Amino acid sequence: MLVGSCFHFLYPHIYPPFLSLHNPIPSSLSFCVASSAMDKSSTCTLFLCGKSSAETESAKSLKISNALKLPDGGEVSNLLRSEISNFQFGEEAFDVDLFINSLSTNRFGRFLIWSPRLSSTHDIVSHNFCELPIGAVCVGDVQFKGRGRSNNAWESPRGCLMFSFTLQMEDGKIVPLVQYVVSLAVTEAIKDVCNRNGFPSLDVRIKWPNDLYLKGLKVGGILCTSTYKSKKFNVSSGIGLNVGNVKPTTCLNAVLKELSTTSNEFRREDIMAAFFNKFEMLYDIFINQGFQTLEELYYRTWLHSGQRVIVQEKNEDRFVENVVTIQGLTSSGYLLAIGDDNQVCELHPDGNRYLALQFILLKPHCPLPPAA
Ligand SMILES: O=C(O)CCCC[C@@H]1SC[C@@H]2NC(=O)N[C@@H]21
Repeated sequence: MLVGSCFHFLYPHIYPPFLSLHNPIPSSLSFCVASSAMDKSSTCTLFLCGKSSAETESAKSLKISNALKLPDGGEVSNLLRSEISNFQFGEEAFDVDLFINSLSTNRFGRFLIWSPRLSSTHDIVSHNFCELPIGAVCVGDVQFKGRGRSNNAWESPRGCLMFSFTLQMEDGKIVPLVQYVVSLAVTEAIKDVCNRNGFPSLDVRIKWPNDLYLKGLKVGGILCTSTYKSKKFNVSSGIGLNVGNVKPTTCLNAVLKELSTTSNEFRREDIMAAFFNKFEMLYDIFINQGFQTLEELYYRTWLHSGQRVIVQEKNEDRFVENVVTIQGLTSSGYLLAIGDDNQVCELHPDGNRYLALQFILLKPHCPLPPAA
């Protein structure tokens, strides 16, 4: 059972699960790291490439126009992927060709920016959103200013898969739910890579709202931010997944090693390609049929079905504790729970405390969604 505490009263629905780059969804602790003087960037090299000739043309024109900028105004050097050799950056560098060859999407992931070292893929994508084709992805081997939710830093060592991509949505009501589709695509991608390679399956679960857990430890996280422009929501989604570095918690390869007799390892490129292959399919279902169609899969993948939590409700000046059982998600993407007194409530995350939730009463008789 989890004990929550809450310190601020938030009114329901004025604080949607994500809103803008400056107001990402509050959540549990990210991997934290102090920023340092080393953060001052020198030149940031970005390699641009595309899956087909159309995206390669976009890469060429972005290079010629030098349109990509860093948020801190630092210098960017744009190079076409074809301008460097595969071996120049060592074996541990992201293998662009491996990724591109495993990608089977029509829209997502087809325009790629790779950097061996950059501040944050999320900064690159959100700062240059309008210059990039929709579905463009930026992947980095090392980030020196990785961003987590709630203004946390995201520790970004070599071996962690770190990428951000763009998408555009029209219906603001469903924008907060897209982060759950992203989480689901990550867990489905890991399953897919396990199946294809004959690996034992790893039980990576979603900890609402946006964390990925393996064997009780955080192994990944998702950051979605959006801005509104010309009647469209420009959404940047960032994924951090610790594939091959046991620091700071654990990684997929460490757990795979425990479960397997062979020396097989996950490759970041396979997981990222599988992610986009899955995401494109799940996103189309989400847009055409609604999140309800994905709910069953989502509830099978998250950690919370039937979970009982203690939440605090602010009652005038006092906090009153209540035990509630998690049922699923509300239509706006918060947690739907039912109290022992049958009172239905909506739970909001509270900053960095694990399920330190707001307890906001909905109408006592509002119908429940299908049981999780
Ligand atoms: O758990 C969290 O707080 C979310 C972490 C998201 C980290 C990823 S790594 C790739 C992308 N670039 C960033 O700077 N952040 C996201």
